[in-house]
Amino acid sequence: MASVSSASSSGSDDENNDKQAASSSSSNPFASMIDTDFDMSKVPETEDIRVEQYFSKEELAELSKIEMTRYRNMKRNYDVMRMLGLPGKKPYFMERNRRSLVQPKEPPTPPLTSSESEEDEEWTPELERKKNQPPKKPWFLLPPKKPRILKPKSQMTGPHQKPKAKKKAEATVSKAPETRESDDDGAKTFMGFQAEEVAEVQAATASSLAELEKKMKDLDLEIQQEEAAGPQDGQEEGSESDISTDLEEELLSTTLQPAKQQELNKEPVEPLDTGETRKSRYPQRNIPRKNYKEVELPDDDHYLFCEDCNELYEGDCPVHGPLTVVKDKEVPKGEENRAVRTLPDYLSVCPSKIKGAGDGVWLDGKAMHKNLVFGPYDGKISGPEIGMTSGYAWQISKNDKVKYYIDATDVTKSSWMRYVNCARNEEEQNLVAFQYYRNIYYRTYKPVPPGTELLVWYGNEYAKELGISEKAQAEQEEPSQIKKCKA
Ligand SMILES: C[S@@+](CC[C@H](N)C(=O)[O-])C[C@H]1O[C@@H](n2cnc3c(N)ncnc32)[C@H](O)[C@@H]1O
Repeated sequence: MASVSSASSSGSDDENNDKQAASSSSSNPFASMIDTDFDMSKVPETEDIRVEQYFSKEELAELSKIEMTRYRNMKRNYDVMRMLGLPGKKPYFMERNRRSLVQPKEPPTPPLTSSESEEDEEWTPELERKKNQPPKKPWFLLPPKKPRILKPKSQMTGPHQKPKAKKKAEATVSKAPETRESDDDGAKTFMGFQAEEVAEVQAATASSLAELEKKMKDLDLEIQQEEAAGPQDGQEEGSESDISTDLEEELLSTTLQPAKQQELNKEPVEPLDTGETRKSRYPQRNIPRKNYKEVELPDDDHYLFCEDCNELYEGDCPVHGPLTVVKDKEVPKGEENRAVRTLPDYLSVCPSKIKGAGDGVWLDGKAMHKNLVFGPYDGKISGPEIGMTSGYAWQISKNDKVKYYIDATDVTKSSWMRYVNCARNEEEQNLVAFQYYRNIYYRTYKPVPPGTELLVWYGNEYAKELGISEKAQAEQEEPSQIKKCKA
């Protein structure tokens, strides 16, 4: 306990850690801890962790107690990772070159390139002042709140819900120069959105993983070209492609990547100095480059939650690696029974175990491990009239505002995910829904034994409509029967 708190209270603990990691294990005071007998009692309690040194007076004045605790937790996690010899990513707020939490009054100054020796030094406002340098203002992004297992931010919208935003939506529609539903070809104006916004949505709504993969390949090519051109500031050397296809996976899978959002951010940008160590295995290439003059939080659906770290990351988890996406079967849109035909191997659509729920999706023959991702949820982009009443629509939000709905009513245009029912309690829930780059995905958050129905949480409102409360018991199981499956 003492050794960690003394290390963390010093202004240069990471410098020490870096050097210790690099030197031989005999000179590493943490060497004895790098084993399975690691003694958690040596880790200080959150409230004993000091983080004040990373913030300026102005920033400290703005921080709430909850935020402070969160920063302490982040530092604690990071310290433990370092103690275990694991390559944890330094939290943003500890970065020397991070952007100030308090918006600058003066026009921001581009960061100075760090010298080698500076690179290892830990940033504190005091150190900055000592060095008499102008304040550096690269970006600093506060991750959003962690999602809770049972309550994804995204909501499935129920068949009986009245569109609350009806008036507003209608007003928007009437103001729109052209109002028609988006379809597969070209960007059109839609429900009052700008053509670029629709284009963005279409870019992000890859209708199949093949499309997503193509985008990923393009992105990879772009990165290879960038790498061939040599590392730029803010990029890491030796970037490894995180587009991996694990041939040993029986289920064809690929890593979850956002659609090519970077394309939308193509204006010339100043290079970023992230203050990252250059040998990190996981380049943050999912992070759209930002202009220094922007003081803008990224859309909050650019984060992925790592169950094991209990932390959100912009892109893949730096410790546990990328999530694995299970591919839908490829079926052209418009074909009969497309939804059922897109079922991946080992899944089938059969009557639900929930009385009165209709069909559901079942896992046959094979167990699934956690952290498998399904999606994106396929369907038609709709406005609130359809979205809030269909019973098959997920809402897509941007900065806490509902932007549109993905409606999977039409079985010729949607995928198997439309058949997944709502869990009645946490115990039977095995999928979490999450929004990532304007798409809805489902992720297994615990191992799923064969012969289990896949069940996700639709969100509080819809669950209430279905008569489900979080505490409800799974008392209404269908009596065992011969299943009549669709596929
Ligand atoms: C997205 S669909 C799920 C697939 C649907 N069961 C089917 O056969 O097409 C949502 C609808 O399924 C039914 N449903 C889903 N979960 C349910 C639950 N826990 N209890 C009762 N009905 C449920 C409701 O009718 C709901 O409107």
